[in-house]
Amino acid sequence: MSLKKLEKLSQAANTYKAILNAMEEWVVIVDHQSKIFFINRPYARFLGVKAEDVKGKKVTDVIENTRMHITVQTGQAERFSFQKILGSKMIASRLPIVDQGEVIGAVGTVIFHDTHEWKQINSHIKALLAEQDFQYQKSIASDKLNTGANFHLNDIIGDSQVMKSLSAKVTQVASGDVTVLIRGESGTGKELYAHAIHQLSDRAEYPFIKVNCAAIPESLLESELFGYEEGAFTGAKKGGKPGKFQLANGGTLFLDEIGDLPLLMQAKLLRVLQDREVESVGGTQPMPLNIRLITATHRPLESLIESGAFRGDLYYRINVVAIDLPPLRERRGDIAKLADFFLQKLSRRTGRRAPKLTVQALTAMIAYNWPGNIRELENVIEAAFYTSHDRKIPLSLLPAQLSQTDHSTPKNQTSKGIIQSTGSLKEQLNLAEKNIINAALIECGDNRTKAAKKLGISKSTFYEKLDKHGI
Ligand SMILES: Nc1ncnc2c1ncn2[C@@H]1O[C@H](COP(=O)(O)OP(=O)(O)OP(=O)(O)O)[C@@H](O)[C@H]1O
Repeated sequence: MSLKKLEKLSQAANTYKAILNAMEEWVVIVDHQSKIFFINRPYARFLGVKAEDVKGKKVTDVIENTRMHITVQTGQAERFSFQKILGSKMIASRLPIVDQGEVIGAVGTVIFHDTHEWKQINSHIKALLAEQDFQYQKSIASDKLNTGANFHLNDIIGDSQVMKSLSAKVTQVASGDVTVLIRGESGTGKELYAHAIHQLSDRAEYPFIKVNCAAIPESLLESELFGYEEGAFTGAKKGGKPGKFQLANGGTLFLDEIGDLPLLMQAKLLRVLQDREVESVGGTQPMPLNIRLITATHRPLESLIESGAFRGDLYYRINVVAIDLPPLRERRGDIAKLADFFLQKLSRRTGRRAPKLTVQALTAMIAYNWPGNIRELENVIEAAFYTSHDRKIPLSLLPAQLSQTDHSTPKNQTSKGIIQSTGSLKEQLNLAEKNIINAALIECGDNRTKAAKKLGISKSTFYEKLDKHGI
């Protein structure tokens, strides 16, 4: 090696040493025989030794309770473990140094020098997280006029054909005052759509009031909905209490789970809608009503009418425009995007980088039937986010029912869960293409060049397809 090159190398080595010596963390590097190759100055100072004196010595002779030699032997990293040195409990990590598949040494760092420091930093991080969460909540809140509606149409994720048509329909009906009935299985996003319709309507600056008809005991429903006057019944509050109808005046009243409304209340609701005025319990003076009504149900109202549990006349009044939300299993093409959306949301909330689903995990998710729809998907992602310690979410972190999906049933899916059997041939081929591209992207760590190569298509064709599928 020329003298010039040697000088350059030694200059570089000195720079790295200076950097390691300037670090707050204590650093030790050992070779393949577990002999100290380098120890930074702060660590040597704490041990009461000189860095030059311990170089070449067995690490076990210099550092109490060390496990560096074990890391060299096993090649296994040990992160954030306790180590007692000179009476202090430290938190240390040890990582093997691997060159061409061979362990040639290990690097150890003492991150917290005693448990007190660790606890202090822990509280500091908690405060930072709380602050960030507050800023996040504030940024959401400032976006809204605090009317009670928290979601816009662009918070609704999904670019499958059916979702695009739904967005167009919602935009079209939102501006009028037409009464809307939203139907769909539990967790399909009925409430989200109700919020979005309100936000898009002329009433957006007025209240959005939600009532879950299934959650309020029958005995309280009347006073909750219509309010009461002072002295209307024993236990009535002084000054009375406005009902949800009065609170929603000028804005939108969203009656969720309308199929669970008791018959007596159905009759009252019908009268209010017909007369467009509301009278509170114990009141004498009806109040004119100016509200838009949105209702939602996961129960088929037609069969409830047949069984006598729902009034036909009320049904026709609330079902002026119906919006039918498809279950998630009928729009599997949106699963990857929804999963990513929830991961990003959690990442923003916790400040942790969002891990990615492995191809196997995503494939299982696409193949699964999602009886709980998007709410179930959100819960699955949340559980996987908090249990994953890596940058990846493997199939093993998903609930057992997802890995037990029968991938061999050719009726609905291929063995990779890529294809579904609903829709025209063109729609099915499109969806399969989209899922294959998503899977390739995940497999290639979002590297588009690699993904294009893996699929055997040119980069420009790949980009065209990304564009076409809105990926
Ligand atoms: N298209 C979507 N994009 C993003 N998030 C969604 C979407 N649809 C639903 N969600 C989320 O899924 C969860 C369930 O949605 P929502 O409460 O609106 O469903 P629902 O149909 O009203 O359920 P239920 O019938 O049980 O009341 C919510 O956390 C919601 O934010």
